[in-house]
Amino acid sequence: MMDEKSPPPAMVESLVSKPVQEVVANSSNQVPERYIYKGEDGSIDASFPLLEVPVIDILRLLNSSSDDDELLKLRSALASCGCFQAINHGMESSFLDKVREIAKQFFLLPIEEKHKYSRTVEDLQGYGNDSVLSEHQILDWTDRLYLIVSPEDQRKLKFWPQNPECFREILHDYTTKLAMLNELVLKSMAKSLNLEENCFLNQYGERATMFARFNFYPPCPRPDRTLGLKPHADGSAITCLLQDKEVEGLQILKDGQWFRVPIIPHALLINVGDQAEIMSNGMFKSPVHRVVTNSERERITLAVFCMPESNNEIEPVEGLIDEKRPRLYKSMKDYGNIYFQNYQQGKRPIDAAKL
Ligand SMILES: O=C(O)CCC(=O)C(=O)O
Ligand SMILES: [Fe+2]
Repeated sequence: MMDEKSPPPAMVESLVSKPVQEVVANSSNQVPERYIYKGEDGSIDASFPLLEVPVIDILRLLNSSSDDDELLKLRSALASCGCFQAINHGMESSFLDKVREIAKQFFLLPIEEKHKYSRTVEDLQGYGNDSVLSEHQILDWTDRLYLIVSPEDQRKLKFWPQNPECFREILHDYTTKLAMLNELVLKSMAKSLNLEENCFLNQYGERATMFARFNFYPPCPRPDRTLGLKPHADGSAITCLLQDKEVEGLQILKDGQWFRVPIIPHALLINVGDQAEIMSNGMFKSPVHRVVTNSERERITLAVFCMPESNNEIEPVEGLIDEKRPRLYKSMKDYGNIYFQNYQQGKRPIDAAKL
């Protein structure tokens, strides 16, 4: 029975923890207890093998016929590791560098300046990090800036930095290009399964949602006991990750083992999220991943989460259900919210969608 005095976990969202950059500034090379994984299982290894993430040529997907090798490659990539490195996506390397630069400039701003964009307890959007739900929660060694990008009328511009000056314009340009890439990837995913090309996109609705999350991982004095981001799978349909150009840190769980994800500076790492796993009736895998820290260098990434409008019902497409492959997931609305509630309680959210 729940103690009368303690409200259920989802309601206790109480504190917004301090930015790690501030913890670092005040802690003379010590990592506070709240970030430390303890015991035998707490030891974190950054030296796992590199994953051979398939490289997919987007230009070839654009012109592909249904038996194109590139589609086969896409299908096998998403069914095995759940991700691929997209090249020839139409964005110049110099443009990707500009996107990286606005992220860096923002996190380099003085603390007081960044606090103008701080999220409050009620808000998901803004500058900040983990919500603290219990005193036992182990915190991630990362600071974030989280923004709704689409639908445009849901943008809260008070959280969109005006410094650097070009921040808003570049984020807008970048995400406009990603919306097109997302559409092409979803069509190609359908074609690769011999389905009508709009069968996944039809579940998006008119007002598809896009969130941007800028992640900043400061150097950490205890990389063996601290995680930049705890293991999770994304709640999106598709995530596009712009990795740091030089500093590794992302790891993916495949067949029960962690693998490092290599950096290709001009590529975008695209991964399946839970909603595409649901729509594809489990044909495509939403991979569990985490971020490790290092003691030498900061790491900056930008994840953009693309997903159906929250009022739209999503479900496994008909063509992927038969006697040999029974339906695995329920129909559901507002998966984003279900995701958030489960994630905060340390559960794997997609389990709530299983039949
Ligand atoms: O920073 C990274 O490499 C991964 C970020 C991530 O997984 C996320 O933001 O969901
Ligand atoms: Fe993620």
